[in-house]
Amino acid sequence: MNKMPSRPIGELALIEQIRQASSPVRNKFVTLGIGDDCAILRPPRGYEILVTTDFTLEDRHFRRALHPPESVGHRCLARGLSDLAAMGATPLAAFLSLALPATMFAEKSGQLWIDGFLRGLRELSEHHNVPLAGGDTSESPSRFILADIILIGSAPRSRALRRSTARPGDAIYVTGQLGGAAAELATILARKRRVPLPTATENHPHLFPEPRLDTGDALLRRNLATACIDISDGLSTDLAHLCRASNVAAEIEQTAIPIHPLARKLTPAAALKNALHGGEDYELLFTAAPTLRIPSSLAAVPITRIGTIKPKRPRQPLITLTPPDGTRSPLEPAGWEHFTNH
Ligand SMILES: Nc1ncnc2c1ncn2[C@@H]1O[C@H](COP(=O)(O)OP(=O)(O)OP(=O)(O)O)[C@@H](O)[C@H]1O
Ligand SMILES: Cc1ncc(C[n+]2csc(CCOP(=O)(O)O)c2C)c(N)n1
Ligand SMILES: [Mg+2]
Repeated sequence: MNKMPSRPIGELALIEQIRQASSPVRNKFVTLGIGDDCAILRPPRGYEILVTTDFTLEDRHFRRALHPPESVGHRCLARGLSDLAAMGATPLAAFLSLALPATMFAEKSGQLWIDGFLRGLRELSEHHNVPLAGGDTSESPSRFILADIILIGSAPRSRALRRSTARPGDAIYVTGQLGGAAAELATILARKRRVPLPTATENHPHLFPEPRLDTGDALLRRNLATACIDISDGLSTDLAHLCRASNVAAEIEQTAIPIHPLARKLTPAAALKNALHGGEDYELLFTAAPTLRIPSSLAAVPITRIGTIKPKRPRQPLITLTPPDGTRSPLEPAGWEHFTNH
């Protein structure tokens, strides 16, 4: 094993490294960042605060042996940013809780992992101008890396998009293309070695998903959406969340679903499965009034109509899928669900 503690180790040194790695990112909302018992935020006047938290856990959300650490850092932040995007919110600050196995500090590879993770996180935070304003650091009691990201955002008072406000007759839209993240993950999991860090982050829907903050912002500001959710668990599962929360049903046209090119390389059945149930695409699924003209792209992201919201009827499926032959079949939520997927 390559043992080389090349720099001071310990909790305080790690916090200092995190502080330095995140210092270039600043905005006017964070009055006090890393360093005191709490951070101090100053939300914009007339806005509400939105809060979301998401785990990134080794062997659940990534494999240390396969995923580049830059991707793990990027995805850790992207998961929270995507939840803010789904509500049309603007990020104000991020908080990172990190538990690392002590062995990582005794190995060069462990230190390189931390450097790469912080680099990936910082690059996305710079891109969206969201400072890392605090967090917590602990020694992991196991061999696993555990991270949790908290995102604080803001939206104009009473205007945040919700999943509970879709109405029968609304059209259903998705941003971007679906199934790419699951297709890329499958190729990564089939490997024996770590994926080399791609030279550009575009077109890596699993390794470097792009949270749709500008599109969510446009939906809110232009009053386009009646309801919205992000696709983290899979279209079938997240649409079911939206339908249940709104007390409506949905009809999806199979041929209308935009399939990511990485999924299109598979058999049509596998491509469709990834698009419907794969998860981690971090695209937005939203509804809009039937009379509203929705642009074909918003903030440079393509928008596709995939179906219609229907009234919920007793003993009828929550979601119906219409394949090209015109038959109709119930679409069960079969996306990611912790405790059942392994
Ligand atoms: N342990 C918990 N304690 C309190 N509330 C929770 C807990 N876990 C989840 N929730 C809440 O349940 C709701 C749904 O959580 P979930 O994590 O499924 O969010 P999501 O946005 O649908 O998925 P994702 O986390 O993939 O973005 C959210 O309001 C979340 O805050
Ligand atoms: C090693 C490894 N195995 C499987 C997956 C797939 N996966 C994990 S969690 C999740 C849904 C979103 O998570 P959450 O519900 O926690 O927000 C998906 C699709 C992965 N990313 N890495
Ligand atoms: Mg979500």
